[in-house]
Amino acid sequence: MFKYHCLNPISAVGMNKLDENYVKTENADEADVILVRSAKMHEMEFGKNLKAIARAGAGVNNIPLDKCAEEGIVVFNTPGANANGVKELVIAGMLLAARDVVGGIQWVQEFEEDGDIAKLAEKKKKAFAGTELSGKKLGVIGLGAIGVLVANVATHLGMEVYGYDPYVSVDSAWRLSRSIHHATTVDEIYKECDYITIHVPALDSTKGMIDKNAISLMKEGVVILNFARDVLVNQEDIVDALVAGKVHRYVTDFPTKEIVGVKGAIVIPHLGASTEESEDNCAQMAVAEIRDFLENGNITHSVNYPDCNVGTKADGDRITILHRNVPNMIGQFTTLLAQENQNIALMTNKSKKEYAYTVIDVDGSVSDEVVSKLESITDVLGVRVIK
Ligand SMILES: NC(=O)C1=CN([C@@H]2O[C@H](COP(=O)(O)OP(=O)(O)OC[C@H]3O[C@@H](n4cnc5c(N)ncnc54)[C@H](O)[C@@H]3O)[C@@H](O)[C@H]2O)C=CC1
Ligand SMILES: O=C(O)CCC(=O)C(=O)O
Repeated sequence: MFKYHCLNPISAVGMNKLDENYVKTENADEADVILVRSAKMHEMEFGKNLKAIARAGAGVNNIPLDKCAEEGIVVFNTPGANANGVKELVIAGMLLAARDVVGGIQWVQEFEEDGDIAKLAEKKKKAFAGTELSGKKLGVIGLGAIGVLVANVATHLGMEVYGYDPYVSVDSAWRLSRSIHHATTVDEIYKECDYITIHVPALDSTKGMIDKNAISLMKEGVVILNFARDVLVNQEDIVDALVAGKVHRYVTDFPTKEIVGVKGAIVIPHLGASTEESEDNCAQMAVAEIRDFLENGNITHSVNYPDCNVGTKADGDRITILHRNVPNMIGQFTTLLAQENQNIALMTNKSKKEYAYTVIDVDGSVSDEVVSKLESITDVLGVRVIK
């Protein structure tokens, strides 16, 4: 029996895939697993039963990944599951920026009761006119799940698309349209493009990347779109650039006290992933990841531990060990199991940066005493036996 706690509402389409072995708890301290969307977890203390956190979404900057790894908590996300939802809103954002659609709609609403609105609109409409996307240059920074979709669809709108991602995955590279111009420096995007959209994670290396220096390289009247995270754009600098007219519009999915109400800012209340389809996809993927981890020890799409798939458990017990990625860990595990007269049927070890994961299937059954001995090995961070 596993207890789960939800910090945000998670789609029933996914939650319904938890069977009778899973019960909901309102008390996070007693949960085996926590499901979360955007709730901030940095200040949370984690209960001793907590084995996994599943982020139904892509960005994990709301979760203390290293702290979790040190406490033997595996953090999962759902890569790509909401990418189409975000892509569609980014395209909407570009269209909202191209003409003053928002200003026009607001103006029309003021004349709700006016019988002459059709005539007035024809006179007033030039105030909201703009340009077309076709023929403009779009720069996409970050060619992951979302960036690739945005880049590809923009080519069908007649845009000339530049892409920049020094760490692009092979999978993303395969999915990217051949017509996308490969920018080898981010400055090339800044200098060349009429529209610039960012799709990178919030990391120490990306925070504040759009600042006054970056903006100074951009074209007069550039449109910047940020559907990734507020912290990627220096809020003071973007406000200054909007006021000065250097940036024509800043379309963002992240309201901040600095940007709300600034002329030229189109601010959306974090709706990128708020579609039925994205919410269902994320929830289903998160639940599948959790179940495979809790029931079989397999790790898929973890952001703080290595992925590891050893299939379903056989008749004997399966021992899963989360540990630091340092020498002589496997030697200690196998020596201990040999001393306990346990025959190893299967063993796998995977590592990711500072952390590693070892799965050992034994022919027999593992005692609590063996678990305690494994737990007491230096650099072991979590031990679980799946019966
Ligand atoms: N508005 C919303 O509701 C949503 C926002 N997001 C945000 O969008 C971000 C991206 O999402 P996905 O595309 O799904 O993630 P992803 O992990 O598939 O792609 C991120 C890409 O950024 C690249 N990258 C990393 N550092 C870079 C740098 N300095 N310069 C250029 N490229 C760099 C990576 O190589 C990777 O290809 C997430 O981390 C999240 O913060 C994601 C989903 C929904
Ligand atoms: O769950 C949400 O609505 C937020 C989605 C998001 O920002 C992400 O997946 O990174």
